[in-house]
Parts: sequence; structure tokens; C-alpha cells
Amino acid sequence: MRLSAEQLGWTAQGRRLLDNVSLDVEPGETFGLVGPNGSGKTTLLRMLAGLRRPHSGAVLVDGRAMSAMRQRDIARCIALVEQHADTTDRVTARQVVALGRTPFLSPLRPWSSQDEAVVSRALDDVDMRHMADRLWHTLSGGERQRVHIARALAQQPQVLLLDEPTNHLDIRHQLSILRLVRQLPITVVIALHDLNQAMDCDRVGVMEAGRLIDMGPPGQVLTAERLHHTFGVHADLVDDPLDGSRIMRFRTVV
Ligand SMILES: Nc1ncnc2c1ncn2[C@@H]1O[C@H](COP(=O)(O)OP(=O)(O)OP(=O)(O)O)[C@@H](O)[C@H]1O
Repeated sequence: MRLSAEQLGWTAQGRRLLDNVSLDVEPGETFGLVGPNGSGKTTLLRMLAGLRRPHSGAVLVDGRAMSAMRQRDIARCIALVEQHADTTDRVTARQVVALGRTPFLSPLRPWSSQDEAVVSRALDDVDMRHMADRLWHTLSGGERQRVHIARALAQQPQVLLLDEPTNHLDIRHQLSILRLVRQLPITVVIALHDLNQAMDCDRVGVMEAGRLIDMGPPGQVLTAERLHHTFGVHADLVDDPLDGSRIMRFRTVV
């Protein structure tokens, strides 16, 4: 499924938080969104998920205006994993993941063993099956994050939007979640602060002060000059002698 943004704009309290953002994410592509704190990544992801309406411009899903789609239809094809999603309800991990099936349920299509299997598979994918019956408030930050990713996977989306999905995870779970996301045959837009992780995306886009100022293959976009000008750090780019991949070594603040 193709996800497009056409000249998106959003203003709050006189500040232009998204400024003329245009983007085409191809079916099956993994697109990384990078940029300093406050550059607009979350604002853009929420708009791509249909949770925030643009003040100008449009989001298109396979060429169809999202503004003309019902929320339920959007939820049947697009899932968002938010950065700070939380719940105060007394629910188990499995119940949170089961919420991912909501867009598909109706009086004519009640909960079935197929839904149960999708939920179990999603819990397995994030290594949370063994904690499925734990209450939400007893889970650690990283465990909650994995449950939220499982909820999005249980939605079986064609477009998956992830807002810094690895920020609470230990290194093993970071690597396994990123590998899982890359292997999914769906369209993915993922906001990342770890620029070395962003190197594994098909393309990256750089946000700066609400604008998408550059996009392309990570090796072409994440240059020493870009790191200097947009991220305010001096860095060296070195080639890993084992596999030739590009690694960033951050040195000092500009
Ligand atoms: N509803 C709002 N009203 C006013 N300002 C807002 C609102 N929502 C977000 N902002 C501001 O918009 C800017 C962009 O925020 P956003 O969360 O999109 O950035 P981000 O790139 O995701 O940042 P981070 O890397 O810190 O998560 C920030 O300066 C934020 O304070």
C-alpha cells in the first residue's frame, strides 16, 4: 500500500509545526524519519495515521484521500505505535493486544479463534507470550512498548507507523523488533533517534523545524555535513571492515 503526503501543513499557537511536507512511501518500503527533538516527526506520524487532520494539504492512501475515509477503514489498513501510549485500565497484556482486532469485529463478525491466533502470534513476535496474562501496570516500560507493537501487529496493517519504537528496549529486543519490522512485507514509516539504526532503512527523510528538508538512501542523506548542520554534532562515517556497512561515530557537539 502506498502512503503519500501532499504539502501537509499544521500550525499551533502561531507556530508552523509542519510546513509543506510532501512524501511518497512506496508499497513495502521501510522509510525512516529522523530529526532533532521537536522537529515534527510525531506530528507527521499522527497525521499520516489519520489522528490529526492537516490544516492544509492531504494524506493519500493508495491515491485515495484519507479525509474521505471512515476511521474504522483507516484502522483496518494503518496501525500506529505511539511513543507515550498508556492506559489506566485494569487490563492484561493480551487484552491490550486484542484491541488491535477491534476494527475487524462487528455483530456479524464476532471474536473468533482466528483472532485469538493472530493475537498469540503478535505476542510471540515481540517475545511477550510468557507475560500475556500480566496486568498492564505491572509491566516495565520496555515490556509495555513491546505490547504496543504487538497490538499494532495484531491489526495486520498494510501500513505500520512507529514512533521511536525502540527507545525503551534493551539491545536484544531493539535488534529483534527492527529485524521483524524490516521483514514485514508492508509499508513502514519509522521515527528513529538512533541514526545508525536508520542506516538500515530503504530511505530516510530528515525533519528540521517542521520541514522535510532531505530524503533518499541513508548513505546519501546522513552525511557528516548533514549531521553537523541538522543535528549539531561532529561525526565521522566509517566503513565496517566486516560487512562494509556505514557506521557513524559521534565525536563532539558543534
Ligand atoms: N498541540 C500542540 N500545540 C503546540 N505545540 C505543539 C503541539 N504538538 C506538538 N507541538 C510542538 O511541535 C513541535 C514538534 O513536536 P513533535 O512531537 O512532532 O516533534 P518530534 O520531532 O517528534 O520530537 P521528539 O524527537 O522530541 O519526539 C514541538 O516543538 C512541540 O513542542
